[in-house]
Amino acid sequence: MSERHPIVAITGSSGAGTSTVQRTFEEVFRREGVAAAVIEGDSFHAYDRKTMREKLAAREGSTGCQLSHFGPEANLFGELENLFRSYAESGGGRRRKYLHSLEEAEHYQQPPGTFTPWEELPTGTDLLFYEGLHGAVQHEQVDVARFVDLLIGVVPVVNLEWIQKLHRDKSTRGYSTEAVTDTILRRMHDYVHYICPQFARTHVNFQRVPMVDTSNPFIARSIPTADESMVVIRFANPKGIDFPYLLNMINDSFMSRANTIVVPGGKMELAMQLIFTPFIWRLMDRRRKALAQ
Ligand SMILES: Nc1ncnc2c1ncn2[C@@H]1O[C@H](COP(=O)(O)OP(=O)(O)OP(=O)(O)O)[C@@H](O)[C@H]1O
Ligand SMILES: O=C(CO)[C@H](O)[C@H](O)COP(=O)(O)O
Repeated sequence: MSERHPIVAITGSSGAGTSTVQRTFEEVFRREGVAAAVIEGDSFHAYDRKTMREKLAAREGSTGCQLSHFGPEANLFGELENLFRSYAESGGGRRRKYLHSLEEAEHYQQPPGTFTPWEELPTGTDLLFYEGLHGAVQHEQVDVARFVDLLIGVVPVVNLEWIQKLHRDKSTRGYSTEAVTDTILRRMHDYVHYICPQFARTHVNFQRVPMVDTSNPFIARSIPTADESMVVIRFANPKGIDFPYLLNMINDSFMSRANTIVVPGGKMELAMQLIFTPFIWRLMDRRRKALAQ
């Protein structure tokens, strides 16, 4: 936690929709004049695509815990913690990108599945914004969550998460249904041990729940639309959250628990803007006061 150099993190599994939520935050930052240093979580993978495939091939057929992009072996958890610590202390640190697609990679004149070189963060940013798999991860000595001022979980119910991953990986990353299914299976151990526990450390979770049948995600022809879903928004600490205001502003929303509001899928972006704009105001206000001291 840092008054001068706050950190906002969106954490969620692959295909959960964290990149989609990032666009909502970019809109809030633009409107409120906040300069954010953006960190893509996949850039903290430990291996490029070729090395990862070699490591997986070397283990093929072996039993026990599998190597996956969800777990500690295939990610630089320590480096991610160092970045958060360093940004919280000084507003600085290093970042890079993982280039998933040919389109992204062309821009850097590198092959897809590689990392850009590490580079220093721009100076004078107002906050660090992380979007990815491990914004609240804890493992052995590493505790990334403790440095984050606003921690948000994006967690569709699991069938929907898989549909979203299948569609995205097939349409923009060139994978087959079989390849994505294998990845989902191989990651299951790490999903349970490293992804799920994070959602008990977040301040707010957004869980998209489809209102259509998604019982076999592997044959779903399309992602359920916003109008075909509801979003469950749960606050770890509801103190200070103006629920009557949210209920009034968001048509057809309702409370399902004392700390949980449910909104129609199409209102998720509006809900995020209404909920997080005051959070960002508070973080920026605190930062201004700390810098003036
Ligand atoms: N609220 C939503 N409504 C409809 N479709 C969505 C929603 N959120 C995400 N999607 C779709 O789900 C797919 C995955 O979303 P996105 O790329 O944001 O996931 P991600 O969490 O960033 O994944 P990764 O970490 O693997 O990059 C995309 O095709 C996206 O359009
Ligand atoms: O989305 C992911 C994790 O969030 C990807 O599975 C991971 O980044 C590996 O990507 P690729 O298969 O494109 O090398």
